[in-house]
Amino acid sequence: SHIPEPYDFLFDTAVEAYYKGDWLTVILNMEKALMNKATVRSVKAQCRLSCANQTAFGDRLSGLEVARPGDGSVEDLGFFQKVLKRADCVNSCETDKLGTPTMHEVTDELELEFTKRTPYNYLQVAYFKINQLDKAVAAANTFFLANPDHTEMKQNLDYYRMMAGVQLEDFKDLEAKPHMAEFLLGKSYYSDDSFGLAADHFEVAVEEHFTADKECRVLCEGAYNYDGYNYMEYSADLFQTMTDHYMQVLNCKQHCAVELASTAGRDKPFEDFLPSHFNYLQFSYYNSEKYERAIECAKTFLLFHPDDEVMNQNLAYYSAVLGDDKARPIKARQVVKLHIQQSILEKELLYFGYEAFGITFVDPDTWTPEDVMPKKLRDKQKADKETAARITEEIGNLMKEIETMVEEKKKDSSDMAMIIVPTEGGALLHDDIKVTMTANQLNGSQRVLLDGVISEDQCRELQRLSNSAALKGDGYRGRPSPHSPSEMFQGVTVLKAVKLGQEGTVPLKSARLFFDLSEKVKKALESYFRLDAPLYFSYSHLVCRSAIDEKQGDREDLSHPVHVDNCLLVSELNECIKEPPAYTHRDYSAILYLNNDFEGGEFIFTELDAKTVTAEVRPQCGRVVGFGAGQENPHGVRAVTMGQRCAVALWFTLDPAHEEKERIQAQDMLNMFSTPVNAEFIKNEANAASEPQPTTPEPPAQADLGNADDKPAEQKPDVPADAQADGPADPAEDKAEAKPVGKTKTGAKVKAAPKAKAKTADKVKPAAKKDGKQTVKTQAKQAVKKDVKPAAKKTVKVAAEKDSKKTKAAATSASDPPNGREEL
Ligand SMILES: O=C(O)CCC(=O)C(=O)O
Ligand SMILES: [Fe+3]
Repeated sequence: SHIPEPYDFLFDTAVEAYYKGDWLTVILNMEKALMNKATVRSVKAQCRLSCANQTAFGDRLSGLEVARPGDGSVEDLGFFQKVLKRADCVNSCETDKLGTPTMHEVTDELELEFTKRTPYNYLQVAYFKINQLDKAVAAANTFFLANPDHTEMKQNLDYYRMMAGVQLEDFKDLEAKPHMAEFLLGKSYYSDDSFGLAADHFEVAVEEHFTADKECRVLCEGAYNYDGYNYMEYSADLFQTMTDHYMQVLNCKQHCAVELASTAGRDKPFEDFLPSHFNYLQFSYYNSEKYERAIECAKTFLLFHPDDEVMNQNLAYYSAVLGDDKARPIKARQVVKLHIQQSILEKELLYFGYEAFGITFVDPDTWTPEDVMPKKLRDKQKADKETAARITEEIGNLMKEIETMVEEKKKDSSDMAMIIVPTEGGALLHDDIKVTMTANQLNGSQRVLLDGVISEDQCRELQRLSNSAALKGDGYRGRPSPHSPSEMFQGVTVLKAVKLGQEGTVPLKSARLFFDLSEKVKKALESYFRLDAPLYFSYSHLVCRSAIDEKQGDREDLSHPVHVDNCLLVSELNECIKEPPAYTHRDYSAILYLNNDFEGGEFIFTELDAKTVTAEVRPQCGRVVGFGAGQENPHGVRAVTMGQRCAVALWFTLDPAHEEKERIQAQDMLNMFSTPVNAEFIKNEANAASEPQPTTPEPPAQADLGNADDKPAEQKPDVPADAQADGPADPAEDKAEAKPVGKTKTGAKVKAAPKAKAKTADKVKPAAKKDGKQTVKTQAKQAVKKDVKPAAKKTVKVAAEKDSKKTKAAATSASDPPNGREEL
């Protein structure tokens, strides 16, 4: 048969030709090098797999009729016979197909070049030179995916993009692995709500995953890696040698989970990769009304995470829809069961090796049952973690002390500077923010009008956020304005937005935007008003007011009566009383406007008489009116007579004790979604009020942590009628980070705020029924009648664990600036 040429030789030939400008030779040899490398790899895998079948352990020693029980040496012989046969089988198989065993050995350096996809860099130039544009683009793209910091290639790609005759489909990844390609395709269909297609691709992905896994694992059975040892000095007895090598092999096999979850262009592997397939699948099947399959996949997912609450809920729901007697016999997938069993056995051996010989093993999986790790090791890890947390805390405290010292120093020097430095007109942190009017121009003090604080897109996104949140019907919709009966009023706080984001009702991304932009406004105020001490958020509210068309006839009132934000204005007396119920701790206010397509709605500053207007501001997107919250700044809003006026109202305090608790909670939640911590979310007990009803299934909750669009969830006929009210939650929308139920990007366990669903009457348990078994841990179910408003959703809070894990640094992302050039 045909024996492939060694690929290191081909690579060298190609590189040589490159410098001679012999493009065809470059292409010929480089393409062959890539092909042969792949061939070597797959032949090796095939040989080992077929030899494993031919000489499987576990059979009786051939040639011996009975292996006498208790006779160790005969059984040992049986084992070693298999080992020898396997070695022989693999050897002759490989020699047959690849030639001498050393022929395809290459240096580590060359191996690295292939890992870095360097051949495609050469190919790209060669294809370009001979005018094979589509291939040049594919090669360039393939290379760039593995080298996202490569400036030249980025420029090349930009250039290709502008060229006539280059198509979007040309930007291929020629090294894409089938299982990953299918998974990514599945994800993108899933994000588009094309659940049928998504399921198809996820199924192929699963199949390909197991093929790739088999191959990856068997390729681990390579040479022993002396790695750092001087192998001349390495002397170990038979069993130690075998152990050392075998542990290395097992470690490598375990690492396949990471290998398979990684792809060029992502700096981190997908977390919980294999289980997530079944998570996506169950929801895709549910949406395609294939309940048997949904049940199968939910059960398969539960093999990995038997206690996953959301999945158990989903399973219960699907089972109820299908009928329990039909649902019960449906089994989880056998391949997965075997895979888990095998993997756990491997882990146990590895942990044994860890304990006995100190051979390190870091479990790559998140689903491993706790007791697989030996207790001693578990305790040690816990102790280590606690030590790390303590050190982090101590460092934190030290830093704080130093900060205070520095602050005090600064204060000392600025106290003197105070006399000459004006209290306003400080620099703004962002170049794009402009001071449109100073306090003087606004005829007052402690006032400023800024423009360009946020972009048009951001304005629109926030306005959409407000409207989606309002649509949710949590008591905002249709509620008349507290200030004017001629307007409708809807408001959402940061925490509310984040919770709705977590649920998938609004895009989480928008909630984050709300959070981040208010931070930006705060910074702008701090620097413009030259504050020495930081501002703290006291309250943040995204507010839209809409004119009620039929109630505009000769209205005289304001949309928001003239008031002062931190005292009670008694305009008759020209006085402002700084006492509760006024929010006396508020020190600064800022209103960030989002739009101007409405009539009326001007913001006005007045004298203490609430009548004499001293300045007027017309809202528009990106504009901020910032002002001291005290009696120097009475203000109000003129009637909105047409359209909807949206703004983010922010109040700040200098007193950290009055910092908005909700905001801290929102911050924690947002952190949880984006940092690599494994912290658990636990239920807010106060909110988990309803009683558990284990027999009443919840509709599938699909918390997406990516962003969700505003589109309403589809109505599915099989879902109990009332459940349709807020539907199964939107599927993953964020194209890049589509995620199935209840998982963060990082695999941190997040409890999706379950949808509070109303149930059809026959499935409803009476609200008052108590079974005495309730615990806060148990799923709180809605006991609801038709037309009853859903009860408060459970909220989640962060478990204590997270600090110790904050130390994990985020990896650099693909969008980091390029670092250095690589020349051909
Ligand atoms: O929306 C505005 O322009 C001002 C609102 C305001 O002053 C307030 O809510 O306290
Ligand atoms: Fe106000």
